[in-house]
Amino acid sequence: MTTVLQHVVRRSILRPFAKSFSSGSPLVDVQVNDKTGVAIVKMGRAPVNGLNTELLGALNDTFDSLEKNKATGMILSSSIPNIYSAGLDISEMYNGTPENLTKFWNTLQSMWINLYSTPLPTVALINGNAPAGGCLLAMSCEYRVMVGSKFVIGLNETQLGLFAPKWFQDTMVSIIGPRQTELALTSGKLFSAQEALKIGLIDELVASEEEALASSDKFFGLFKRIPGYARGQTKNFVRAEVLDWLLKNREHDTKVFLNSIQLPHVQKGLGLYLQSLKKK
Ligand SMILES: CC/C=C\C/C=C\C/C=C\C/C=C/C(=O)SCCNC(=O)CCNC(=O)[C@H](O)C(C)(C)COP(=O)(O)OP(=O)(O)OC[C@H]1O[C@@H](n2cnc3c(N)ncnc32)[C@H](O)[C@@H]1OP(=O)(O)O
Repeated sequence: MTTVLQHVVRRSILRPFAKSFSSGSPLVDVQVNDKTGVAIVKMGRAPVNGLNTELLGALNDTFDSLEKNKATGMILSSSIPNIYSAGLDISEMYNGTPENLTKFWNTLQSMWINLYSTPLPTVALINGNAPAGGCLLAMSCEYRVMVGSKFVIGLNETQLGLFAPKWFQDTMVSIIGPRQTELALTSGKLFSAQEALKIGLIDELVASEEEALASSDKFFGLFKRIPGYARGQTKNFVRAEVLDWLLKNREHDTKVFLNSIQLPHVQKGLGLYLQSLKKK
């Protein structure tokens, strides 16, 4: 039997995400809670939320609009069952022209800078697998809640013959420390939900999206009495070192990406990896 309290809690979690807010892209759905001002942003690029230039651009525009429209917080999630994001769209990196590769990488950098530095409180509601770029999105939020124990998360780039760029690595170091990051990245480890919880890569593991929304509410509640400016500046200082590296080294980072990704053996490896995914 449902108690009155359970009913009230359930209603308060489910009902308020009613007001839609146009992201301007069919790939990103945004619902704003008209009572709290918290936005739930859901990626919806079938089949696996591969982060291509279009989706990255749409996410970036969404983050900008939410800030401009004074949202009070953001939950970043997915509308695709069992997939948070499969990471960077490998087809964008395979056989790409230098112009397209540059545009792709610059869009990724801008999206990350915006997400990582937003003054909004951010929660990753990880309702599916989150390898590589998917893990980066989740790690760039302030709080991570995974729904269900069957998913994996991690930076598995070395398994594809790639390396995670310095700012991906630094983002992970800031969460689980250098020792665990080195172990995980050199082996391309994808953590199970339980392992991720144990190591602190996720903050909570819950059984349902309803519970994840309740955890997010609780997280946002921490800042109810904290002035936004003080909160935002504090977040800035804590994140400054990781962020500043990319802000100061964008061109260098793009060159490293372009030079490495176009190496014949790297392209060959990406082609084989894509084929292996398609054969499954
Ligand atoms: C030497 C150094 C070189 C460069 C260094 C410089 C910079 C570093 C550069 C890049 C950093 C890279 C970051 C990344 O994010 S790379 C992406 C890594 N992602 C993965 O390894 C995940 C791969 N996907 C999966 O494991 C599974 O798809 C997943 C568990 C997510 C879902 O499984 P499911 O069974 O539900 O779906 P599938 O049947 O596997 O896939 C459906 C469909 O989607 C295609 N697919 C999957 N993932 C990707 C992807 N990341 N990009 C593009 N396409 C993808 C898959 O091929 C299927 O296609 P189709 O058969 O045509 O439907």
